[in-house]
Amino acid sequence: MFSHSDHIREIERVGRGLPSSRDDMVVKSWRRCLEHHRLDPAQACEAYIVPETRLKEHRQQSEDLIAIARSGLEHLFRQVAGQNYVLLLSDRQGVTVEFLGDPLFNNSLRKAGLYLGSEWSEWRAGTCAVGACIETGEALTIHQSDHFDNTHTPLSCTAAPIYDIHGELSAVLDISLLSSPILKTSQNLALHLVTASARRIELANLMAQARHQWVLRFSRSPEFLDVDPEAAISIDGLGRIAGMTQGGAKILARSTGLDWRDPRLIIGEPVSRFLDLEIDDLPELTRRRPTQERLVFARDGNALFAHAIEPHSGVRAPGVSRAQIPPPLRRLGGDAPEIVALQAKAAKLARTALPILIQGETGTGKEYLARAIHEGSGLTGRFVAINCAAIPEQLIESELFGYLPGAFTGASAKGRKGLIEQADGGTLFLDEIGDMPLALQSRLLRVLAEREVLPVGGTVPRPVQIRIVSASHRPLQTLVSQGAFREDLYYRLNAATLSVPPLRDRRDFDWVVEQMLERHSHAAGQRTLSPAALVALKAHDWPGNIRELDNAIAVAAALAEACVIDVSDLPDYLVARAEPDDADDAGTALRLMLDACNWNISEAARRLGLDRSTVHRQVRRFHLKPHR
Ligand SMILES: Nc1ncnc2c1ncn2[C@@H]1O[C@H](COP(=O)(O)OP(=O)(O)OP(=O)(O)O)[C@@H](O)[C@H]1O
Repeated sequence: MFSHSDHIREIERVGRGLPSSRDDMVVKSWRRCLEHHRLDPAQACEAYIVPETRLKEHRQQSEDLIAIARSGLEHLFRQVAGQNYVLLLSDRQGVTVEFLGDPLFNNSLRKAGLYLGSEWSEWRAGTCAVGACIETGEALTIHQSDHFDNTHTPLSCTAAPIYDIHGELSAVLDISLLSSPILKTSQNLALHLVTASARRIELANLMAQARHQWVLRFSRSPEFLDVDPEAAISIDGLGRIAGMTQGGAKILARSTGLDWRDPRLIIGEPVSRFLDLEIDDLPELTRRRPTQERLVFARDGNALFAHAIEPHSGVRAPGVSRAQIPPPLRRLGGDAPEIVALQAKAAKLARTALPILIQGETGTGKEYLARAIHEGSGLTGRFVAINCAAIPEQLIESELFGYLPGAFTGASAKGRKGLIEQADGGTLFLDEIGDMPLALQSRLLRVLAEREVLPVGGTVPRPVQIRIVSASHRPLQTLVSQGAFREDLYYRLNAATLSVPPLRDRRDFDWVVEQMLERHSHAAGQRTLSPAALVALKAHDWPGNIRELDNAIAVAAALAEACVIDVSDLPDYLVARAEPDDADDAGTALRLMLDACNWNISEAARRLGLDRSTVHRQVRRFHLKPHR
């Protein structure tokens, strides 16, 4: 039987540099305990359980990880059920933040430190699986007398590291036994199981965090690629590595001879540095292709099967769920990230009294958005819109502020309430605010500051409660710097800015088209677009934005003989480049799009929502060539 004094003597021999039959990582850990942590093998210590309040802090910090790891832990626990294993998830300080064990043994487990709150850092507990795993970053087993502290020598513990998506060690998964067979090899299966569970937890974590990026999963065998991949990386919109599992880091590092433990050399680098792959090739690696054909080559020549998962398009702005967005604002657009972010911001602002400035090209829907904000605000007063560019300068004042009877020649005998007063209790929408004459800007400023209006010809101001939303297609900031717009008014109107994107940049283009089709369908029955007509619409630049599209579809819906609108029904300027005899075929529409994109296939594919290979195939099929 191995006595305590034998154990101490063996550790001391290792400390003196004498050879040992122990695993290399056990020897290294003993040396760290002696030289670095200054631990004494003769001094046995009970397992340490952190106080309740500290445990709470550690658990709070690991909340997300625990949530993601829980199903992996439960799955692993079921696999080893009935074999007296205990599962511990510890954070990177070695504190057990999650625990699964048989409640029958709770007392002995707690005493042995196989319990919630136990701290298994190497400096506190000596050589132990969790501590050595944190020090080395490797999966390992610390079996019985491998432990430095004699108190822990009955235990057999196996641990695997869990890395975050940026390649930093964030937790350790440990599977332990209170008592085990003598042979260390009895724990090989445990080592395999715990490593596989840690890999799956990392994958789940990457999938959860990279929902808006491309994810590429790898496997050496096609059969396991879709069901149980070995590694994964995430790739941002510019084709750079954004995240990785430990396996992913190893594949990338090996391909270029780097050290996988130094994630700074990998994260942010172009994926093409490691793999023979560009971001535009990713659609070729989605599930649409048979697994055997989805092969990628690393720069060191190794081949791997890969599975690309497209970014999740339903991007939500942080902190706001779709249900929190009032219905009028939900009707502003489809599921495109920039639109959802705009809706979410507008929804938050709608509930405040802050003045809002809406910027965007003409016809993008600035007034439409202002109305939606008003409807989502809960204000009971009216929405009053004033187009500052359209009212003749000499009338603006009386229009805005109203006038008293007989205030000026031609004034109505009863006087008139101004638009500002009409908006009392509601929203005043000042469109094209950049065109407001300077003199009126100062009067408006006074209204906003004092919250009262003085009608033309009057001496007694009238109080008003209004919410101001203004809009401009010209950048107001530039007008301020040119001296054409008052800086103080600019700051008063612009507590928050909302920018409406131009139609050509909207990724929910199809959604907007659908709205317009619905809008112009009721009289003539439901209209739809032929695919070629949709392509022709996508090829256009839409300088007049939604207003222009609205008109184009109104005309097309009126002209179309059948319920399907084809290219020939569209206004001429949209198909000017089409040959008259093939105006309605898909080849023409594709050529229009390619011309519009200067024959940049990737750009055309993006705007059509197709992958590049499909566009290439169609170019060959229709024998299309760029114009000279
Ligand atoms: N999200 C939308 N959904 C459906 N229709 C919209 C949407 N946004 C705008 N429209 C329609 O587009 C047209 C132009 O919208 P709006 O007048 O709000 O644009 P604007 O940016 O205020 O234009 P301008 O700069 O010329 O004042 C209107 O017919 C409007 O109904």
